[in-house]
Formats: sequence, C-alpha cells, structure tokens
Amino acid sequence: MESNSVKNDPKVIVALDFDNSNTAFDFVAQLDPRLCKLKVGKEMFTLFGPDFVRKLIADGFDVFLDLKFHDIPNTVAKACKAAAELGVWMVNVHASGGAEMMRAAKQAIAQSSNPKTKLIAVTVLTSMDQAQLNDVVEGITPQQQVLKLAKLTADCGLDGVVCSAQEAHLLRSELPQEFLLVTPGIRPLGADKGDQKRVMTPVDAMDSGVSYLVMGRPITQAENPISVLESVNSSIG
Ligand SMILES: O=c1ccn([C@@H]2O[C@H](COP(=O)(O)O)[C@@H](O)[C@H]2O)c(=O)[nH]1
Repeated sequence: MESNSVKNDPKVIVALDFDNSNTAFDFVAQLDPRLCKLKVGKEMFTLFGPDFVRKLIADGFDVFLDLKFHDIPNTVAKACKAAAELGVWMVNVHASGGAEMMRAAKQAIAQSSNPKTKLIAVTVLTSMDQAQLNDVVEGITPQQQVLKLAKLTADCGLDGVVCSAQEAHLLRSELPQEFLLVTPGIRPLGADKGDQKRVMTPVDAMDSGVSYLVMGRPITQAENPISVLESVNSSIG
C-alpha cells in the first residue's frame, strides 16, 4: 500500500455506523480509498471488533477509530497504543480527560509500533447546543469551551481536535496552521440534521478552514451514496 505521504488525502471521512457487517462491507465495496477515508465508531467496533477494522485497512482505507477514550491516563494510554498497533490512521480521546491523560496517550502512541498514528481530542460534541452545555458546565458558550479545550489539546502536543465547523474560523486564528480540525455535523443543504445541533454545509466548512469533514447518515442513508459522496467531493474541489 502507498504511504500516507504519497497517496492523495481525501477530505471526507465516511462514518460507518451500521449494525450489520455485511451491509457495511457491501457499502464499502462501492467506495474507493481515493474518494474518502472511513470512520469506525463505538457501535461497529463493539459489534465486530478489531478484525473489522483490519479488513478495512487491508482494503487500503485510512481508518479513523472514533472510540473517544475517556479514562485515567494509564488506561487511555494503553488503549491508544492498542489502537495504533491495529494500524489505524487516527484515534481520539476526550480533551476533558485532561492534560495528563492526553500527554500519556501521545507518549504511548509515540512508543508504539505505529507512531505515525494521529491523535486528536474531542472538544464539545456537535450534538450539543448552548442549553445542553449549560447542563454540564455553566457560564461558557460552546465556542469558548471548544477554544479552551483545543488550546489545551495543542499544548499537549496532539495533532488536532474534533469540533464543529462553526468553531473552525475561530480556531484557525488561534492555533497553528497544521493543527487538524476534524468536523462532524456536516450537512448538505436541505439534509436532515438528526441529532446534530452545530452543523454546517461541506463547502462552508472547508471555507472556514476545517481539515476533514465527517459525514455519516447524509451519505450512508442516501438512495445513492456514491453520488452524494462524489457531489460533496466535487463541491469542495
Ligand atoms: O462531536 C462529535 C463527535 C463524533 N461524532 C460522530 O460523527 C458521526 C456523525 O454522523 P452523522 O450521521 O453525519 O451525524 C457519528 O459517527 C458520530 O458518532 C459526532 O457526530 N459529533
């Protein structure tokens, strides 16, 4: 397989949130690693485990293992090392787990057999609006909380954050250019928002400076997923 540095770097990460591995493999068989990366989250990993991820990697896809680790530093570090050694392109933790946890995770990946694995941290879930954030932490807007956690993440030396595209413009002005902004909550015009609150269209998100667009249901539940993916790719150039 070509290394990351020479192959193209598709900007859409398709979230594989299926409850059946055959459905997922039928879906993936229509895709091409030059068109998109793939994201495996809690549902599919719990149902189908590391072998499912290995198969996607063997098929040539960059895989983002979206398990959002949030635990004590020792536990998260070991989980991140295991994820890196599975061969994934990217893995994540919750920034609210704190600096000690994030540094331990980074060090564990650096000492793993796959030290190039990217490590990013979730800031504020894109399903949360101001009202939901108020239930967790008072007196701060989603933007302020995202910025605070993104700065902490950058200070810990991680590669980037998961945030909404609505915060991308602000983060780009405050953080190094190479810091990755990975953004779920992407909805083409007219698409159903579902449980997402802080949403943006693919074109507006790229214009705001995001690095990667995470898209699940607008692609996976579409009548013709490939045409949606191709139209997103062509709209973002
Ligand atoms: O803040 C976050 C973090 C992760 N996600 C994940 O992204 C996808 C989004 O799927 P859609 O179907 O496009 O809504 C999903 O797997 C989430 O677990 C997120 O949405 N927000």
